[in-house]
Amino acid sequence: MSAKEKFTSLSPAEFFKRNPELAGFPNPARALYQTVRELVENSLDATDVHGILPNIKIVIDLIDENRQIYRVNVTDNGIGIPPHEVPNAFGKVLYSSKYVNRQTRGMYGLGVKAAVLYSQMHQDRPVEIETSPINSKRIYSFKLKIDINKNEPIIVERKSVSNNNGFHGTSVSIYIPGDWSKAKPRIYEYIRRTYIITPYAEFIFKDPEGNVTYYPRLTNKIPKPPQEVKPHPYGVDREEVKIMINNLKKDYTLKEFLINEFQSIGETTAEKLLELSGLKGSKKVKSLSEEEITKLVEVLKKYEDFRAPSADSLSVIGEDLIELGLKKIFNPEFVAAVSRKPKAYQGHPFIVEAGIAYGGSIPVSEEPIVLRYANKIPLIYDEKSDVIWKVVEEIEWKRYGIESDQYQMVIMVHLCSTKIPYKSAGKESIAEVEDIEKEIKNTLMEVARKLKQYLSEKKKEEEAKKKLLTYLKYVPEVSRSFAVFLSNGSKELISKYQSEIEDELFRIISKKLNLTDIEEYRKMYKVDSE
Ligand SMILES: Nc1ncnc2c1ncn2[C@@H]1O[C@H](COP(=O)(O)OP(=O)(O)OP(=O)(O)O)[C@@H](O)[C@H]1O
Repeated sequence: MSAKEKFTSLSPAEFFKRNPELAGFPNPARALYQTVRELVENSLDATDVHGILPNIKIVIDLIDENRQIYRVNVTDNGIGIPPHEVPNAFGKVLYSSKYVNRQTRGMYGLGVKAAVLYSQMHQDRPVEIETSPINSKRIYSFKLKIDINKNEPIIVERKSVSNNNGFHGTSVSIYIPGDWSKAKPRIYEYIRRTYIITPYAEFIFKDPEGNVTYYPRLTNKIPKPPQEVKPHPYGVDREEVKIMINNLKKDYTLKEFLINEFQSIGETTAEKLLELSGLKGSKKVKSLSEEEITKLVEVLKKYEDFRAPSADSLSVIGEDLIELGLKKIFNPEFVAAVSRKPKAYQGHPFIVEAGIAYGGSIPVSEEPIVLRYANKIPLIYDEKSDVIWKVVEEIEWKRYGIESDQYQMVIMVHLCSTKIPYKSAGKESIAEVEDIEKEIKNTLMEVARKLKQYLSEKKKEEEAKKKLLTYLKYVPEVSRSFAVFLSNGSKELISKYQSEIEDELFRIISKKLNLTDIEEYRKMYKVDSE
């Protein structure tokens, strides 16, 4: 037996080609769903993040029946991609415009490349991209593949035509082996849930069976786009500080570096930090030794008086739009939403928002319908391993007026952050970070209190209604007594008065009780006035 092992290295592209399940591509059904997701999320990032109302078109065609190869095409009206960036954006794993301190759906620089790798593993057509940046005079088209060994793009074809109609945006087509019948419910659910959280977007979806679904824009109100912000001192480690220093274009002193490159550090705080670390503020930051960087980062982590991380980098949906989306899709009897103040975990700002829809056309089921969102992405798979599900399960819904074991309720939770702690690169579930878990619980309890108030008012009203209904049966008796009293014994007058008083009493009660079927009650309680 040989004890020798052979050592080699893998390029990131080869790593994800070997382990496609890590990026959400374990089988053809999931691959089809994941491809739609990656393309739609890139399109939305190219629109709403830049203040553009999104128009998204999704078309899936079966182009090779024998081999079950589908073409997934997604077109947007976004900011487009500069032509010199297209090859790397689609052909180099871990290349992205999203590695900045700002909330976006994309985060890893992997999604679309994972789809291209999966595509390349199973068929030979390249990925096709057409794009035109805002104000560009030309529309650029590319056909690309990935050189898996080198993790570099291979340009199969590159063209451009003149842009006569002022088009801006991007259209991407990827050829992928798929399983439409299995993926179908998930893809429809994904689009529906995306629509709930982006009611300011318009979607058109054509599926491979030829069905076209139009999701109209419900509002022109677009959430405030996120701003890029400097890192918060709690959120950096020593390697990140080293990278920041290496990338510096200016020859800063340590003090200038602290003030200019971090949020929450001004003149006074910088002085305090320098004193605590024993480092000289006048020292050139590029000349700091490894030990000095360690000392600096230790002080940044320990210092307790920093302002909380800025929430300018975040973009919430807001209570109005959450309620609008839930109302439109579920037609519930009651809806409420809460968007909380920013909080932070490990130096990363985050905001939790939640909505509850109750009753109406929501189907009854053993468990509430839970809609999980992270940075406006709906999370569909791995529901039970998500921290949101855990919190929903822990809440005693009976305390909030849900008395039955059957639920007719939709619970929506949205976490936004510059860093979502996903459990995997497939972005389907959120890890249990204590601060986030606590905040999800507080948000859900706050919105559940609104539901409780509604349900208790509804219960009170129903009880009052029941009571008043019992009074209805006395109406003929009471009217008759009054009529006798008023008529001085005249028989004709008795029946005239009785019917007038009865009419008036029924009218008052029906108005008070909001009854639509008052005639039914009248028949029920009619007594012969003769
Ligand atoms: N429709 C589009 N419009 C504009 N830019 C796009 C579009 N699609 C892709 N891009 C660019 O390509 C880059 C790479 O996309 P990719 O899906 O690989 O990763 P990502 O979105 O950055 O991160 P993640 O892996 O988390 O999805 C994006 O960061 C973006 O700059």
